[in-house]
Amino acid sequence: MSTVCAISTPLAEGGISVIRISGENAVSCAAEVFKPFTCESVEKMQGYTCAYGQIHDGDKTVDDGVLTVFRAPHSYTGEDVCEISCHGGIYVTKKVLRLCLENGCEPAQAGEFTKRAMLNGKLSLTQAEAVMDTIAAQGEYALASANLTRQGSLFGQIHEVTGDLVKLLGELAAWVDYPEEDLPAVEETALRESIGKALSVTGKLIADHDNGMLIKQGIDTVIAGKPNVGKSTLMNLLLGYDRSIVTEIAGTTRDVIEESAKLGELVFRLSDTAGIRDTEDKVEKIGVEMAEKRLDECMFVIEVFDTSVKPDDDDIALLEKVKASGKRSLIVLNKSDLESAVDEGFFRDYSENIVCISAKNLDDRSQIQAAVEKIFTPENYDANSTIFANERQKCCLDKAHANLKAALEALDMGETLDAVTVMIDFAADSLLELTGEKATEAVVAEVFSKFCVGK
Ligand SMILES: Nc1nc2c(c(=O)[nH]1)N(C=O)[C@@H](CNc1ccc(C(=O)N[C@@H](CCC(=O)O)C(=O)O)cc1)CN2
Ligand SMILES: Nc1nc2c(ncn2[C@@H]2O[C@H](COP(=O)(O)OP(=O)(O)OP(=O)(O)O)[C@@H](O)[C@H]2O)c(=O)[nH]1
Ligand SMILES: [Mg+2]
Repeated sequence: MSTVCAISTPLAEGGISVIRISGENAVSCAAEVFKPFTCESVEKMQGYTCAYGQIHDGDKTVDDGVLTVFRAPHSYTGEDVCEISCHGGIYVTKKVLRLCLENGCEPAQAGEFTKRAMLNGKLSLTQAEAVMDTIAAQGEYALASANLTRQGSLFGQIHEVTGDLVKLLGELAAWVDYPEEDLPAVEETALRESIGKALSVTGKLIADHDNGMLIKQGIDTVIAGKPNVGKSTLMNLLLGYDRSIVTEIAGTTRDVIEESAKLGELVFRLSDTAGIRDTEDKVEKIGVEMAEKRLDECMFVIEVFDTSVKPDDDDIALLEKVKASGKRSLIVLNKSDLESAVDEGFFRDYSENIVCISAKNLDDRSQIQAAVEKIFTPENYDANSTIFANERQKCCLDKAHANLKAALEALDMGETLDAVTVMIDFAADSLLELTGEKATEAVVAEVFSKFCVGK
């Protein structure tokens, strides 16, 4: 395979930049552009060693830097890898890259280092995908779950199930194809047991999916309530800066304002919406419709009320609607600095999660954080349960699960083993596609196209 190189650090001014080279000619290429001061020659450097030296273009000095050498198969890609660390300027970094390209390397495609790692058996497809999740992780839970998948826990679980199914398929095929051979019959109880086990593993993983998405993408949250109760003030409090316009005029927010906020280790994708009320104003009316739509779609609702006035029919309608939806919710009784006109007990019928704050008071942010951490507790939100990270994986699991279920039903209906075999075969195929053991080139290309160059 060709030798490729890319800038593996962000192309921005920084302390140092790393240009990574992988492939057969990695060492000879590095030797052309790097002259070590601290050892005899690049060619003689062993794996996991580094040298300080000069990066040069013929007799012109380009920079001084550090070269790290990995020797195949003991590297990230499984090939010879050389990493040149130069000073972190944009021009100098690009110049070192160009030198490598002029000395026997081709430019690496997006994700090519990780793809090579996979082709060389260092990573499965699910582990490769988790590399990307590690890079994208914004909080402790997201990182923990990406690490688990990268270390192979998802791959391990699926691999075991697939192994069982493939073994079963082998027995079934032998039995169906060579009935005269007097092979031991595949016991129906053993068959049911294997399918049942595969069903329970895939079922658990599918159930974990929503949690996984929460951890990865943030919790899709709507801030809802009547006009003027302080939704935008609360939005700004949670963000830590003034994003939404706040005025004393009811009907200020019209568009949906979206922004992510981190509370503790949890990431919320917040939508501040127009106050819901009947209105003749054309623009506000559209805003109210958008607010109602977002409220229907979201997974978590922060319901805001102004406690200086008595709840009216509009407040009660919101409380009823959210309760009926069964969504997780937090009731925020706002304007606690003003004289209260309501009894907190009134709201207890609608949610067990209630905080009483003044959104104008920066210190009250911690009360919201404590409340949401209670709602999304680590048990609810278990980074230790292996989560699979994306829609591709979910799709494969759904297919496998559906076929396994159909196989059991076929057994129940007394259908032939041929029919059952076909369904188990489909299920095994989907699982092999999930781990990448039987993924088409197109699937693999699609996965790696989402990577950055240099990864
Ligand atoms: N400088 C640098 N830092 C980096 C990377 C890199 O490529 N270069 N990585 C790139 O993303 C990650 C580390 N990934 C790596 C994975 C495997 C091996 C490696 O040498 N594997 C050997 C030894 C395994 C063992 O003994 O456990 C092997 O597979 O044989 C190196 C780096 C994060 N940090
Ligand atoms: N006293 C007091 N006033 C508040 C508090 N929170 C918000 N306000 C005021 O209430 C008014 C309305 O606040 P907004 O945040 O714009 O209310 P909103 O719910 O976004 O209103 P719309 O966008 O019109 O639906 C502003 O004058 C805020 O300063 C609070 O905790 N205490
Ligand atoms: Mg507003």
